[in-house]
Amino acid sequence: MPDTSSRSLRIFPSRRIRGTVTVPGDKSITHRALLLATLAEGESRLSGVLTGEDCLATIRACQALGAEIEFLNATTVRVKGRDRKLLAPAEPIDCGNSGTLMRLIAGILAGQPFSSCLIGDASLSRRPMARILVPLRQMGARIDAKGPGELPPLEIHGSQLHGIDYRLPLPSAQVKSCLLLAGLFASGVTRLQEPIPTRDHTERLLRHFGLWPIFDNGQLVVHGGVRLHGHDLFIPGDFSSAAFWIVAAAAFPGSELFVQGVGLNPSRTGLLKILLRMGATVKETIESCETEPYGTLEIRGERLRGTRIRGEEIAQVIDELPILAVAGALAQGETIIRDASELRVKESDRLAALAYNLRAFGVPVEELPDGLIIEGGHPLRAASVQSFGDHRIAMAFAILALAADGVSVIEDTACIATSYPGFEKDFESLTQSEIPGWGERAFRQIGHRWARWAKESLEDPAEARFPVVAIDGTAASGKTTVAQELARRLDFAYCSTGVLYRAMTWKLLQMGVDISNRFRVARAVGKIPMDCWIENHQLKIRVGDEDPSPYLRDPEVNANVSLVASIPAVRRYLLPLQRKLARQAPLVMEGRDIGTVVFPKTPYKFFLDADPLVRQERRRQQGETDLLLERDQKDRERKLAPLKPAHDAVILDTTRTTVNELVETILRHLKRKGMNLQ
Ligand SMILES: Nc1ncnc2c1ncn2[C@@H]1O[C@H](COP(=O)(O)OP(=O)(O)O)[C@@H](O)[C@H]1O
Ligand SMILES: Nc1ccn([C@@H]2O[C@H](COP(=O)(O)OP(=O)(O)O)[C@@H](O)[C@H]2O)c(=O)n1
Repeated sequence: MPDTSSRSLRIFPSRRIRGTVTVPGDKSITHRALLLATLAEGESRLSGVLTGEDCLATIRACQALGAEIEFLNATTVRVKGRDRKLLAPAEPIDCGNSGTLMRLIAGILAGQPFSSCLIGDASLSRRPMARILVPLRQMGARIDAKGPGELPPLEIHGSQLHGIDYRLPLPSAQVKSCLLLAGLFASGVTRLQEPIPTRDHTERLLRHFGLWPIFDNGQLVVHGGVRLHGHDLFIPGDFSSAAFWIVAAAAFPGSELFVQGVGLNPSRTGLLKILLRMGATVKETIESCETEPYGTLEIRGERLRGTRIRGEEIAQVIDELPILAVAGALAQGETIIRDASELRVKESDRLAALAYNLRAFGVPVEELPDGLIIEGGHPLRAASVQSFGDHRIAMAFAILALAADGVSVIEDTACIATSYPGFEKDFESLTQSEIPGWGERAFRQIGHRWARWAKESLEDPAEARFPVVAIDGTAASGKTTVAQELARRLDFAYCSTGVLYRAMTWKLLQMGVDISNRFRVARAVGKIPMDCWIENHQLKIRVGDEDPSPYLRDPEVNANVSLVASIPAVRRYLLPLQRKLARQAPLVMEGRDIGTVVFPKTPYKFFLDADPLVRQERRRQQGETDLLLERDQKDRERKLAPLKPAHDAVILDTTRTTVNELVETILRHLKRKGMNLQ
């Protein structure tokens, strides 16, 4: 859950995505629709417009060329077009961070009877423009790139263009669109051939605004001088923004996500094909095919496996490669991305940024000149990483951070607004696994004290958001019985942490891992997809698709659990899972190290113990095979988080005290320590 107050995001781990999301309008379509509506005659009402920084720059640019643009509501604009007769802009047009704007508008401006200048921010000023300048000059354009090596700013001297036959040397929808727009103002016919098909929004929108047909013999054809006609348009949600949620939901088992009103243009949805190959479950329902297809996606979480992404496929997923790299890190096995050197000249050098940040999270990665080799499935450590000023890097690592073992920080996240205003809000609602109403109900029950506690404790990952009563103690001392009754009386959630260690033990035994070898266990643990959450006041656990509950008290689990619990990799893995529960509900949590390690700052700590013979007899009566005194000894002697009372715990001997008496005693202590009990 991110802290939205600053230009960095603090991400708490949470390995489940649940809910329904509608992402902001498509960036590519918004840019193009604004530009074409400006060129058209008459009015166009564009709804679903993205109002991120990049598209606001396009609105300002269109206004500078004389279009009248009025916001009718937050995401609908009315554009009064110029019917091709643009005004000369009084000042340089600032394209901000947007490569799309600079490259597309350069195509329009090249054929005008006036001069103009295009400038951009530091990142845009480093992005290559030769790819548009070469063919535009062939068409007769006179453009000076003022930066070194044909970089922006671009000084465009108006001239009369003529059509050309041009085969694009590299797949680029921006170059294609630039030349199509230039072709509108050129004499004769402009014919383009792409090496590989790229996103076809410009072609679809040209048709929408009345230019038909533009495909001829495998070539894209525009005739100079044609008029465009204003037309209303609904802009669907941006698939590239939805991609962050799609990958997160696909990669975290137990997730369930619906993405509504999202653009499903097949030239954009290559990511889905790749995710299916990685083992994802995705259902696509197209609801409209007019101009731009859109509809709903339903995604269910699975354990993904690595894949290879290369060749022609790269052009289809160029914007999604950052989040695909994250998918690779979350998947089992190797993911190889090749033929993607284009990523080095995006908003950042995305290959370098990805490699750097993946390593910070503990993902083994090799950076190649044209790609990455990512070894997925390793446990992730919390990290503090940079966005490199790149919105897609920032959002991709916000998703990866959900799987880390503690709170991570993504620095410099203001750039997210370029494509996804409202990202933090959606992040908050999709990643919190609270049961609706729980928090509110708990606040009502226990008063504003806890609301304050919850807020303050956000600053410290080791601290609970909701209050935690810690019950530690020896085996069969009565922890479960007492904690369950106490939780019932307080209306808190009951939570046994022993079951997490038991579930891990069961899975390791099932996988045939030699648990006496802690290195093998450490390696295996990283591959075990375990998650837990609170549902109906109870702790729920899932290991991949399996519910381990029926096996947790098997004799082999009893016999091995203390050994497994002594292995540091296991404790490291389970610690954040236990801590995150306190962000879901007030807890009575029982175990061995709750007061000492898991929630050392809670003031409510109790340690139960009883005569060993009595405890043995209690277990025998339960009909279980359990060498509990041996377990106690192992638990006491281990180096990490040994069984011992916290220095500030209340120690209770349960040998001759009834459960009811124990609960009453605990309630008295809680009251004395300031808990607000009715
Ligand atoms: N104070 C108590 N007096 C007598 N029996 C108890 C008491 N507390 C628990 N028991 C019984 O002892 C057994 C083990 O208790 P349990 O709560 O499962 O212990 P733990 O969780 O510490 O292993 C259960 O059968 C329970 O009913
Ligand atoms: N917080 C915890 C909880 C359990 N454990 C381990 O998990 C084992 C089983 O815990 P449990 O709570 O289910 O055991 P019982 O007391 O119910 O027999 C313990 O013996 C410990 O080895 C731990 O190390 N730390």
